[in-house]
Amino acid sequence: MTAQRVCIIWNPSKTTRRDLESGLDQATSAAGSDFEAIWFETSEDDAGQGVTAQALAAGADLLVVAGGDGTVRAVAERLAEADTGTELAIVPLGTGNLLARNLGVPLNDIPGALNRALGGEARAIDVGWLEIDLAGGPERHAFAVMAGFGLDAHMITETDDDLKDKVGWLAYVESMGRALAASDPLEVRITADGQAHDGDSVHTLLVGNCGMLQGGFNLLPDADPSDGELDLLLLSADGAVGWLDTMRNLVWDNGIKRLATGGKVAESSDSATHLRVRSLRLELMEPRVFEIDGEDLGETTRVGITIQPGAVRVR
Ligand SMILES: Nc1ncnc2c1ncn2[C@@H]1O[C@H](COP(=O)(O)OP(=O)(O)OP(=O)(O)O)[C@@H](O)[C@H]1O
Repeated sequence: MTAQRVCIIWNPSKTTRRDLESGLDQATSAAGSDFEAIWFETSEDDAGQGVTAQALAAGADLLVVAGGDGTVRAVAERLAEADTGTELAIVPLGTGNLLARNLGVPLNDIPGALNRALGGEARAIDVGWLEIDLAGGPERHAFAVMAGFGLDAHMITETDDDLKDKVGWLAYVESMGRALAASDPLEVRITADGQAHDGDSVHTLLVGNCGMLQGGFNLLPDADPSDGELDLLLLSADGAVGWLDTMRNLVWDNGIKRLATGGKVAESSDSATHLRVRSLRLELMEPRVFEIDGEDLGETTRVGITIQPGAVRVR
């Protein structure tokens, strides 16, 4: 086996290089890999795109990203753009760690994640691309997990961690209720795969590549990061009855009942619509803060979303 050039892109606000080196030593003794490690730090000014370009220029065979979802997103964005076939591995160090979670990467286990990084098989995953009009002009960003507005990743990560460990998805009921109560529905003109989607008044719109959250709660039950499609969830609950219908849809119809009956297609309800799309155009009648992989981009009224199938190979 020839020596691999492993470029480690790490967020120093999340861990120390010493911890990563020690994890790497343990992983190497388990995997017995022959490799050369080159280290790249992210910074407040470069969340990952710049160092990824440097690592690719240095001839990386494998990029290992050590950080939270924001760092993973930045690295995946640059890698998807470069289209080099260089593989990616994740050492999850954030709160949500949603991509790692959805791909079954060991959490809270630096040596375990590095062991998988060095020896694991890669799978190609899709990446979503967003063209968004912001106050400073149009911007283009990739996402690996999900994007949207309304009830968002903040609600998800702000949900009490102890509660999530104890009661799993039930912990989301309270925080989701709070998030729904705080957001008014608005009119959104939605064009999905070139077709106008009628009459949409929604308070939450999420489009994603994968939907598993902490506590085993799956917001986008049909989402498969390698299927070449994005999964869209529209929530339109207004008042307590709508909120109950939303919870029943997300927790019961597409959670427990689906598990029990082996359902394969996400069920929609009066207040929750599930769709699968390859492209999306959104025109919001009022500005809303749009978010990608847990990061706020700012307020917008116009967004275009496409998918780059199999854009990044992740171990
Ligand atoms: N060298 C650095 N010093 C301080 N902050 C940094 C540095 N490098 C990156 N950051 C900041 O880290 C943030 C990204 O963190 P990251 O995505 O790794 O974790 P996270 O956002 O806490 O993850 P999660 O949302 O899953 O908890 C960005 O705000 C970025 O500016």
